[in-house]
Amino acid sequence: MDKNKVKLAIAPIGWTNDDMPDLGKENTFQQTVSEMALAGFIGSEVGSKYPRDPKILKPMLDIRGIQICNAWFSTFFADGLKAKTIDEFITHRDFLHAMGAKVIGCSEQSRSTQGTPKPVLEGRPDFTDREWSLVASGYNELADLAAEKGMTVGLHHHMGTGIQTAEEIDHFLDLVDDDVYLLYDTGHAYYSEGSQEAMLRILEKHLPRINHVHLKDVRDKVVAEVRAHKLSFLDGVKKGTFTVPGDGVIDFKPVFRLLDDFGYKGWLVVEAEQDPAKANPFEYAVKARRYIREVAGI
Ligand SMILES: O=C1C[C@@H](O)[C@H](O)[C@@H](O)C1=O
Ligand SMILES: [Co+2]
Repeated sequence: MDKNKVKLAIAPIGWTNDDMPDLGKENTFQQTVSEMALAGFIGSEVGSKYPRDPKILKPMLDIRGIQICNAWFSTFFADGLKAKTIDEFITHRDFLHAMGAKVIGCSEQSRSTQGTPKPVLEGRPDFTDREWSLVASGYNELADLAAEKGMTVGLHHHMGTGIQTAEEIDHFLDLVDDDVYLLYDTGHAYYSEGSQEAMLRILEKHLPRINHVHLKDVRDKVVAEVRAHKLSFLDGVKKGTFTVPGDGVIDFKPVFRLLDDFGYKGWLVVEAEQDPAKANPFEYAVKARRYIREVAGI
């Protein structure tokens, strides 16, 4: 890949999992960002342990050569919580803008099973036409608000949400304005669609709309267990659904090739939540960094 076009980041979720803060509660903010830098990454997303004041956070990252590239934001448009979502989005946008980020990765969490004990492969929302239109108009408004600061919004398709499958991603992108983008996550695409080919089809189809990429690998054996025992998304994570690129079932070479051929410019973020007691985050960060150097040449 072209070093002048892409930058490599890693998410703090491998150190402390904000979806289950008990996982990795012993890992401090300073340890996390120091190990990211030591492993060879120059960017990070924002975790719950990061100071929220840019005047404090920025120098602590600058000294380690780390930039903030994005931070997760949950939207609740289908639930009718537009005013609250927009209000919170503006605060979030302004924080990310002050940190120098260009992208805001959002996930539509209305009736999502992501953080619940419900089986991840059942009972997730199936939006009505009315709900889809609430989601679309909400995201169009987020894109306008982001543009005020020279930023863009990307929808993070996610297991257990109403925008998970290839069809739902297509439908979402058809409904919204062209300045609403997609945050493409290899792990969620593979998990939802069940194959490397289907995961790549989503990427290939939507390349011009992708503004941010999460690199997650998947352990097929754990997904089969989640399916067989009707486990929740988070129980699956604890058992090891996800791992770093190069350690699971996904072949990332075609992912990098497609992005490179298209001329993707932006961040590639290693995001591999697993139990830090079983998978030492620093060791796995180094493993991911080596694999990416080997297969993407960056
Ligand atoms: O981007 C993400 C953020 C996490 O909170 C989430 O559960 C994870 O799977 C993900 O892809
Ligand atoms: Co992700």
